[in-house]
Amino acid sequence: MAMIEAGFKEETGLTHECGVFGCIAAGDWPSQIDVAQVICLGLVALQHRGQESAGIVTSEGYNAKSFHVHKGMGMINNVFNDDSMKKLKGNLGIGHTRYSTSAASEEVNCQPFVVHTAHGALAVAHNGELVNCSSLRKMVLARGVGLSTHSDSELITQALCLNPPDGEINGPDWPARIKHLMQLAPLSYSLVIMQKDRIYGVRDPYGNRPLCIGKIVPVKLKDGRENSDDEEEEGWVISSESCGFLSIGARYVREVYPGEIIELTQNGIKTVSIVQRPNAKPQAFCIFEYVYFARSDSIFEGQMVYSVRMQCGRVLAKEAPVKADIVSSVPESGTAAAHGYARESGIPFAEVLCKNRYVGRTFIQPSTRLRQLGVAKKFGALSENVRGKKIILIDDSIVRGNTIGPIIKLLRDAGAKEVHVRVASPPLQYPCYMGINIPTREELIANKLDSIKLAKHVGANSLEYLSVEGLVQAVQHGIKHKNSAVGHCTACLTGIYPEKLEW
Ligand SMILES: O=P(O)(O)OC[C@H]1O[C@H](OP(=O)(O)OP(=O)(O)O)[C@H](O)[C@@H]1O
Ligand SMILES: NC(=O)CC[C@H](N)C(=O)O
Ligand code: SF4
Ligand SMILES: [Mg+2]
Repeated sequence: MAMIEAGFKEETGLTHECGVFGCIAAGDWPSQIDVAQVICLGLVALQHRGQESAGIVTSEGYNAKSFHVHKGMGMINNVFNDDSMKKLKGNLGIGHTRYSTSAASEEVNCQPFVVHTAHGALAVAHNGELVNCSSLRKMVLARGVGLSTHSDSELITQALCLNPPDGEINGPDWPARIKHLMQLAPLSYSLVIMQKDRIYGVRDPYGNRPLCIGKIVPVKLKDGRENSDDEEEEGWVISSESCGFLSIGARYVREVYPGEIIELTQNGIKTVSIVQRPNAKPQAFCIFEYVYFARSDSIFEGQMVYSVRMQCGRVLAKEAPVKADIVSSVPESGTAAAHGYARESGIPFAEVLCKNRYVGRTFIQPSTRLRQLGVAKKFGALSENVRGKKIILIDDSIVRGNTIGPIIKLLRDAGAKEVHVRVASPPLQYPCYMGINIPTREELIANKLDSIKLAKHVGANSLEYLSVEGLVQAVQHGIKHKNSAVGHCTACLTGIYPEKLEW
């Protein structure tokens, strides 16, 4: 994902996502499950979604008045240590890892947000970005609420404190408050909301950002047998992605449906409501979760991200064939598509690049000469695989075009005869307003150069992208229960946004 160096930033790829995570112990409390540890490990598995700040909020579940909170700037391993973990006692909790979109990357905007309401403490973690943030902000401020930041996630938290339109007859009605928020804000959010003894999971009606549920199962049964699927759960987890479930001893259960409000208590999980999209519009799950954002072992819509990336490569091989000796990839995210391309074309796959995973964390300010080498500093060429070869080089996406040129130069310097670039997604041309900070239109290389000019610019023998239809076809290929509601957001590729934008 994006490389950040102190004092020097070579921007690559799409950044700016967030990860949300929640955990609740099942059965009698106090529980044996170390909820804070589970959340911390769950967040580590979501670290690729956000690296600016992190936070965990826990509750014993008996008292609505206060929560245990620890938040800070940096990666999960820097924010949490033994002392902070010891303080995070509880039977339930939520966590967040952040890439900022709507407010600065500063301590005040770290999540989860915690507020004290007439009905006790409330904690909220949010992935996404509100498309109608400014009108909602005006409306909330007009109700006499003060906001302390510019964060749309704080705005969501405060909007949840508003009384629902029909009032509350028997004490707080959190589902009604959440539904009210969903009517006020159509897009885009996956939320985990904690209140006293329960967690609510919410996906916006378009299902733009991901959210799924897992159950914590005993690691070994008492008699030493491995556990089976029907084993009684020890707790529940809710997460942006399923990739961390096995590492915390949890099993994937299912996705939270678009528009669904799901309630997690010590007694189990239940759907409280499903809010419909206006005018029966199709779903708009972010297609770039499949292309680049998500970890490849995560599951969306019943399919593993890795398999979808391979399928993109297969379709790309049909759409843009070329004769060559080997198919290879720009690691990490381009590799699955390269395997798909190789299988479909019958041309063998071979690695040509070795990625240095530590270079992004260096504190060295490069000299001008080294800076000119650009992104190539992140990679080494496997020269014995490269020398004299005609190579098809697959990457998942080209954003600013900072990565591909220096890599081609590296391969040519290592003796490559031809380099044909094939990109497993269409040209990125439009900004995203739904939780991803896509560079301005001017910064997107596809708005400056068509594929022929770009090939020349980066020193490739040829360069071709996957078509929008090809990407949608690859993504929907393995969805088992296709119905008219299935749909994916492709706004950054087509300019067609799921909702009317406010500006
Ligand atoms: O055109 P650019 O702006 O240079 O960005 C495109 C590159 O950025 C991403 O890789 P990155 O190294 O960020 O992450 P990865 O290891 O997941 O592939 C993406 O996979 C492309 O390789
Ligand atoms: N990338 C995200 O999902 C960010 C969530 C929220 N908009 C924030 O800036 O904190
Ligand atoms: S505009 Fe692009 S990045 Fe943003 S939600 Fe839609 S598909 Fe995802
Ligand atoms: Mg990459």
